[in-house]
Amino acid sequence: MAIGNALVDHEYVLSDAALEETDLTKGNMTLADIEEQQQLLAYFKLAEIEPSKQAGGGSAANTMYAFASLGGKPFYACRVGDDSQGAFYLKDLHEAGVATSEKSIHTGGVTGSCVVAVTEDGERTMQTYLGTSSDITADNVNFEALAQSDWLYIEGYLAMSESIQPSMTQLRQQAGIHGAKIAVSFADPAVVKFAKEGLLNMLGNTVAVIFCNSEEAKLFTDKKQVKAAARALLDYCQTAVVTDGANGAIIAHKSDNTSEIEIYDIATPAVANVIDTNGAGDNYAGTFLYALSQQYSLLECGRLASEVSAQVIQQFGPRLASQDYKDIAQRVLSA
Ligand SMILES: OC[C@H]1O[C@H](O)[C@H](O)[C@@H]1O
Repeated sequence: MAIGNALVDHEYVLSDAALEETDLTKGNMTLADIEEQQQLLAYFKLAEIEPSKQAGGGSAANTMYAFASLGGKPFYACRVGDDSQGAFYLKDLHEAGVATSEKSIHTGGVTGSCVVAVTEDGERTMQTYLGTSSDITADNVNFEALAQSDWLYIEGYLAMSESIQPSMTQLRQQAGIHGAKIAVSFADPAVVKFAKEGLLNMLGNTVAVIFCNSEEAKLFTDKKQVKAAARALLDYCQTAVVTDGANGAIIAHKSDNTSEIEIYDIATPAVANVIDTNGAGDNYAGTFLYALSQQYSLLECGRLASEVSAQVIQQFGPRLASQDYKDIAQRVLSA
């Protein structure tokens, strides 16, 4: 089971110069109210920057989509409105095999939307209007589904959510009672910069896995080197998975019995043309967790996750077609 913000992504391709005309920080997510989002869209219209894609997004939902597409049986706890965007959002998830519940639909609510600005280097910069997701609480969580889950995956963006923070302990406790391991993503550098307290609240004493990128790992741990940051994350988890773009990924793991630390380097496959990095980390996490649930080694989990992410960044949008995940898994795991 995962919990996160439900957002429909609206992608736009633009130049760095055009992005600089906005108040967004390149490579970061900025929260906005509806007026701010409308202002941004009005600016795009004036500058003749056309929308290139509408897609179901939301970090943890992208993760569950990858997990389901590979053959897993995920459940997504979120909060959408009973509007057309909410219906579009849930349909997308259901078609891919991600279950949700009625508890996620808020009558009269407006489904959240994320404007994803993709620059020519493929970097994604996001402006998020949370809509009804800004009021997500434990009431939107199906605890029976959690009781049947092996994992609870918590999206880092929820560190910024005032409404869900009081329920973090309950979520962690329920996961513990039912033997579900916890994985936390850091989601975006802005989360670590502005909501570190919220992240610490998610992590509690310790979790099984942390997923983040190198910038987030360094910001969180105050370390300058990625490897040192990955090691330092082991104070908060048993396995830290740190992606570092073209430089590869680092997995730091503390063994159960001896507390001995293992470090694995995973190479990133060569990518000729990076088109859109939106969702790369989410897909990495979903693929990694699926492979882990199938008892693959950490090295194999990392290799498969890197291959899937490499594919994600060579197309627009935060998700591949479902069949693509299976094809990649068959190629990588049988090699
Ligand atoms: O991680 C990428 C996702 O973050 C935001 O939540 C967007 O919806 C996007 O799909």
